[in-house]
Amino acid sequence: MPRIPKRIRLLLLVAILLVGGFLSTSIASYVVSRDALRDGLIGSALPLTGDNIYSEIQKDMLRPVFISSQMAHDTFVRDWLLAGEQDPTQLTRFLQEVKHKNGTYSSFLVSAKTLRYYYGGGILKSVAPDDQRDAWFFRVANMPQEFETNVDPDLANRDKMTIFINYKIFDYAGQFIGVTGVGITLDSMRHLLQNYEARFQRRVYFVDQAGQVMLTGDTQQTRASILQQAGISQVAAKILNHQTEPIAVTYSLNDQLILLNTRFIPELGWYLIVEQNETADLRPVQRMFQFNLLISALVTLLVLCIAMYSINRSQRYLETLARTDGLTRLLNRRAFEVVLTQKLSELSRRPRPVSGILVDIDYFKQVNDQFGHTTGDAVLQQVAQLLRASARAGDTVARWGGEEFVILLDDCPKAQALELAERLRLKVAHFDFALPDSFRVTVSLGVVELQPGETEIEFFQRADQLLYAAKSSGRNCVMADV
Ligand SMILES: Nc1nc2c(ncn2[C@@H]2O[C@H](COP(=O)(O)OP(=O)(O)OP(=O)(O)O)[C@@H](O)[C@H]2O)c(=O)[nH]1
Repeated sequence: MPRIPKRIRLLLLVAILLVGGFLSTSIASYVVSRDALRDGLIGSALPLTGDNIYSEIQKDMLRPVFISSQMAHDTFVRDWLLAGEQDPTQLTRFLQEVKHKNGTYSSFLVSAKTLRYYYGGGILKSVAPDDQRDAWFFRVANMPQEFETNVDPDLANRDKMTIFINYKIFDYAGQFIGVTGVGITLDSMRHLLQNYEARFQRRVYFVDQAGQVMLTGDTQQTRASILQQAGISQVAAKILNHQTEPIAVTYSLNDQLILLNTRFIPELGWYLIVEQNETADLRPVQRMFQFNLLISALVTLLVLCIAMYSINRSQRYLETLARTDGLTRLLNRRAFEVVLTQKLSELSRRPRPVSGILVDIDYFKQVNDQFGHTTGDAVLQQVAQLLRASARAGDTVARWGGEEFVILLDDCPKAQALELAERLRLKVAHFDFALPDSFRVTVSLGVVELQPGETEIEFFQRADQLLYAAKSSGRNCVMADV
């Protein structure tokens, strides 16, 4: 397996740490938000809607119960019944009055003696024990409690589904003599549901004890029994358990999670169901999660770019530092040797003349001794500068060590190198080093052209010998082999 460079390993580690950190915080905040949303919906939003609707229903129901009670205890009603139901117009007027005084309610009275059904328009019919639609009367007659609430189609009002308050009438001796009361159409309750659905973006509806959907705010909504509807049928048994305390249930439908709050409303004999689609509600949280991930990815990318840039920069700086001579800013000897080795291997592929010049400052010890090391350093820097400025762009100038320099001249025969060496010698000799006139800085130079098959060591040995020869011949001169 190829070894991954240290730099890439470091970047990978940074990326893993950043991605890991960002991912874990984004996921954690998503989970917390989702749970808070779910808890909020199950714990307060849905029960609150249920409570509100329930208290509105109770409010709507109380008034008709009160009116029915007054009707059942009215002395006129009782006296009229006990007097043998003589003039039906008297009772009809009474029932009309009740209806008009109280708005949209229908009003009725059924006599236990004659079984006549009276309403605002007169006598509607006679109730019969064998008529399914009249079963309610005989049930009320035999029930122990004083009144009940029942939902039935209203024969006197185009069979509209109506909530009837059936109140028992007793004579002054406590004998059952009939049933009276009022009916309210379900329309008012439908409006209530519509209002809640629109305000809270939830589905609100009623189902009866068999699970049949009885009343919805949305007229488009299916009327099928919840036992037969996909999704909710899984939890129908939990809903239809006569619990008057609200309960929370969840079910899934088409990959969406539905939260549901339900309670049994004894006044209606129906279950009130409030539903919320949690998946839809989670969408903003999911969008925030995606946005977080996007920001995290951008930040990771940015940090990686910055890290890569800094690593590359400091690596380049370290490489330059390792290659450069601190005083003269020229290449140092080690770097020069690398360049030379590369050059030699290149030569075997593309042979061309390569020459070298070894440069040594004459009597440099005296500069140090007479003017101090700082001046000696300045002279070294200035000579280096002169060499750099005189060489061509492709040539390599390096500090060989101490007060000695080397120049490698690519694609340059010895004659050309000799010319350059001579130019350099004159340049140094005429340069103003700001030293007293008694001391002139000069250099001695040895010039060689690389021989075929020659090694670096042999090449430099020859250059060194020529430099030595230049020194021996009085310095400030150039020596080249013949
Ligand atoms: N100021 C300074 N002096 C250096 C540096 N490197 C080497 N030297 C000095 O350079 C001097 C070289 O002296 P020598 O090798 O005797 O040569 P020279 O005095 O130039 O005599 P010739 O080469 O024979 O002409 C020594 O005194 C070193 O201490 C440097 O970086 N700074």
